[in-house]
Amino acid sequence: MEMEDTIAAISTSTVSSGGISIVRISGPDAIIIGDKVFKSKKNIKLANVQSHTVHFGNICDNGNEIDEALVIVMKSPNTYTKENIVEIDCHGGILVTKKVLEAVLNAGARLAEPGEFTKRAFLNGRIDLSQAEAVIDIINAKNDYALKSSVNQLDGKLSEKIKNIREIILNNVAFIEAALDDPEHFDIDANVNNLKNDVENCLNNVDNLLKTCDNGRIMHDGVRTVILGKTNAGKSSLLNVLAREERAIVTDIEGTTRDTLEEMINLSGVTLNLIDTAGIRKTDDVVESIGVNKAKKLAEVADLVIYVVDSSRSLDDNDYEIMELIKDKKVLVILNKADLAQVTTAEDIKKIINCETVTISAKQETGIEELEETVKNMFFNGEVKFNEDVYITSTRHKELLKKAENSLKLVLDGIDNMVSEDFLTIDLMAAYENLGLIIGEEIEDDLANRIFSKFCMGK
Ligand SMILES: Nc1nc2c(c(=O)[nH]1)N(C=O)[C@@H](CNc1ccc(C(=O)N[C@@H](CCC(=O)O)C(=O)O)cc1)CN2
Ligand SMILES: Nc1nc2c(ncn2[C@@H]2O[C@H](COP(=O)(O)OP(=O)(O)OP(=O)(O)O)[C@@H](O)[C@H]2O)c(=O)[nH]1
Ligand SMILES: [K+]
Repeated sequence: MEMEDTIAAISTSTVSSGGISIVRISGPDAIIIGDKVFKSKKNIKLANVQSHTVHFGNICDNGNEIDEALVIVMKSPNTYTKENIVEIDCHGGILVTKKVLEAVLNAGARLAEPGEFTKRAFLNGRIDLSQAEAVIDIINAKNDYALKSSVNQLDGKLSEKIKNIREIILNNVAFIEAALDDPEHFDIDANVNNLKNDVENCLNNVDNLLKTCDNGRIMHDGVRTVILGKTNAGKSSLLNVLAREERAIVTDIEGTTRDTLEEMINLSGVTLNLIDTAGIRKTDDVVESIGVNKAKKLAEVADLVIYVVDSSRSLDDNDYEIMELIKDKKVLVILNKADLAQVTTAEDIKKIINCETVTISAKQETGIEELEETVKNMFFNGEVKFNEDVYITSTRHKELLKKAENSLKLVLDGIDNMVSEDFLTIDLMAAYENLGLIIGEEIEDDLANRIFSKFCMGK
């Protein structure tokens, strides 16, 4: 599928200047356009050079010299997009890079949409959709594990698993169809155990992928962690200690934090998305009560609730209300203000809710290491290790896998209830098609557009 337009964009960051920037051109006219803007002392024409070679010269716009640059030529079909590609490595100032892009647009290229280079790589068949999606994940990876899983996905490790399952399904559909057409030579009844085995095997593989979703989300987005506690317990102080900077305002005035505040911290390679919330207390202040309600809602969807208790004071109704709210969550109780005389102890809390506890002083920064160790233990049994080669991190993939899981279960039920083969093929094909959507088979244009629009410019 050859696109007609030749597209161009700045592929490096456009928010700050760096040493070098890249303007990338892709499409049938990339080399012609390259030759219009590129002038070399040796009078090299890009149309005549070998693929994957680098050339030194000047970039000009209508005869006006803009910058000196290195130009890389890559010829179709062995390129990132499978189209002709010319990349201009220019000096990295924002202004000069924009001028180079302008020259390229004046020479006949169209400005690329976000993700359009990668979209072309997909539409032209160099990579499948799950590989294209891995490109965004690589760019957005926040820790080593997320990066590794995304790189494996770009390498095709997820695609391979999906393709294997689909192949088994298709073989079985083909057998059933053949048997329906030619019952003399293909015996469905004799094959039913094979079918059942195959479907169970497929279901197993789909379930194994689905099992990676929880850790996949934690790896990709971080552990959703909400810091709760009543006013003045020291929630903001804790956030600041963990973030190693003064992020939240700390005062001795109760109700200082009225809205939520987010901070990402890295804990042995795992990201915690910490959300500091308004201290929970009964209040007539409208703004504060919105914050309190928000805190309660956030707690409901959190992976981890860190409940900060001022251990120098006794528990009160606000504390009991909080504990009621979080009793079914994964809870870590921080007994803060260990530098003061202790009134509330871990035992007092454990009598009421099931939780881990750590004693710290946010002010004197003691107990922080133990806190980090405890969080790690709560999620990863002490050792952070992500052993799978790929994790499902995309909700799109998760939903499609669930649909496939459902269809495969229907097939197994159908076999047990000896329903007619026609019905089995319907469910088998549904599983086959939903799995196909993961790698982008039969995907519709608007869905593809939506996926690629999440990319940044120039990718
Ligand atoms: N300058 C530059 N750096 C970059 C990229 C790029 O497009 N330009 N990439 C963009 O994301 C990534 C590298 N990805 C690439 C993937 C495929 C091909 C490519 O030319 N593939 C051909 C030839 C392969 C070969 O010679 O072995 C092919 O697949 O046929 C190039 C870059 C990261 N670094
Ligand atoms: N002695 C002592 N004081 C602390 C400690 N941690 C926090 N404080 C003090 O307690 C007060 C409240 O701290 P914050 O961190 O603002 O408490 P908060 O829970 O975020 O308060 P709100 O915003 O009102 O919900 C401040 O005066 C802090 O300096 C601690 O470990 N020891
Ligand atoms: K406060």
